[in-house]
Amino acid sequence: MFSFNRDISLDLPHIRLQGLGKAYQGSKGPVQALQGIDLDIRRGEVFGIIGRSGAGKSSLIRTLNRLEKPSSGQVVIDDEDIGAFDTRQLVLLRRRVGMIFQHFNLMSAKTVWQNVALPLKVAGVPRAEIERKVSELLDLVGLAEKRDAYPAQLSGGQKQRVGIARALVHQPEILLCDEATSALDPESTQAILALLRDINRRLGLTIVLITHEMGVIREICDRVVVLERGRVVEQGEVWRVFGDPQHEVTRTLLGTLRHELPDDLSARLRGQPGEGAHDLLLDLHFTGASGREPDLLAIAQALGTRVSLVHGGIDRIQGRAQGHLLLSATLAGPGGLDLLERARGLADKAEVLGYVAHA
Ligand SMILES: Nc1ncnc2c1ncn2[C@@H]1O[C@H](COP(=O)(O)OP(=O)(O)OP(=O)(O)O)[C@@H](O)[C@H]1O
Repeated sequence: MFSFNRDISLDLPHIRLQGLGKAYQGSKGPVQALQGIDLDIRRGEVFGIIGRSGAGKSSLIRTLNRLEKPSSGQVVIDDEDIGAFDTRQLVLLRRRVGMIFQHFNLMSAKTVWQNVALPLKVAGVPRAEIERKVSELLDLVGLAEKRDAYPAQLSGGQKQRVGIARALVHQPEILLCDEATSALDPESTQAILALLRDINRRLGLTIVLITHEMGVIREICDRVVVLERGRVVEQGEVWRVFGDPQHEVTRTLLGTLRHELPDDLSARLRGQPGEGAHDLLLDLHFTGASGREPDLLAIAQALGTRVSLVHGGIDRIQGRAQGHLLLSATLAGPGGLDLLERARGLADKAEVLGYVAHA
């Protein structure tokens, strides 16, 4: 079976970007696609890159195998600055850094077996060795039975499996994934993500991916970086960034984490409690930081009044409960501040949205 043993220090970051900049010559002058990027990617992690269109995601991932040459700064892999590599070193680098693509980039006139074998043939690997490696890889990606099929006879998910097998032929230590599941249906996406996670764990591969699908990040990434106009605006563990996004761009990418109030309540919402009976609208936010769980019974008991759920959006990311509970708590008279105090102990953040008088 494949295993990657290299004489490397496990303490070093696998990939280190230092002051990385990339400028293109556009039709209207220079375009600064990346500027001042400092980033460490750890060995064996699955690292996600997100950002709006044009933020610099592709430019960043393509500097990691020198498909793009940095204009400034450094890309250091295992303590070597790849910016200075000559052609021979680049050939070796691209064997250490595999890549898969949104549209698979398979050769339509070649079979599955031939597609996977091609990079080995080009590298002059002996025939028997090619046979052994390709068979192992087709087993690994679950395509042994399709070895003689042509790409046109495969589903999107199967084509991506071929892409993955081909990317692994030289036993790389890093796999770059450029929107690898964006052309797939949800079921195939899940299967490919499971395969990538499996490869990451079994082979100890460092995976760097870009995607516009936040579900992909949530599903398989350990850490994520958010780019905006070529700069890093936020980074960290996925549960932390998704649970409590600090930057507006991150919040936009994640969609409105804050749920809209239903129209009828929104129309009756007031900033101050009225004279008579009313409901206090309380937003409990679980960021995942404290490990608190949205325990409804405990919440109702602590608030000591009738509590109904207006909206609930709780997710689990990397084993941590995150999201919001929008609650309506009935109050007999003015007040609510003591309720807020009690609610604060039940969630990571508690906020009064307002008061709704009983009709
Ligand atoms: N070859 C090029 N020549 C000129 N400008 C380029 C080139 N490649 C990228 N750019 C510009 O660099 C900026 C970053 O582009 P990049 O493709 O890295 O962003 P992205 O985040 O991957 O976007 P998308 O999500 O739309 O693919 C954009 O303004 C883009 O127009």
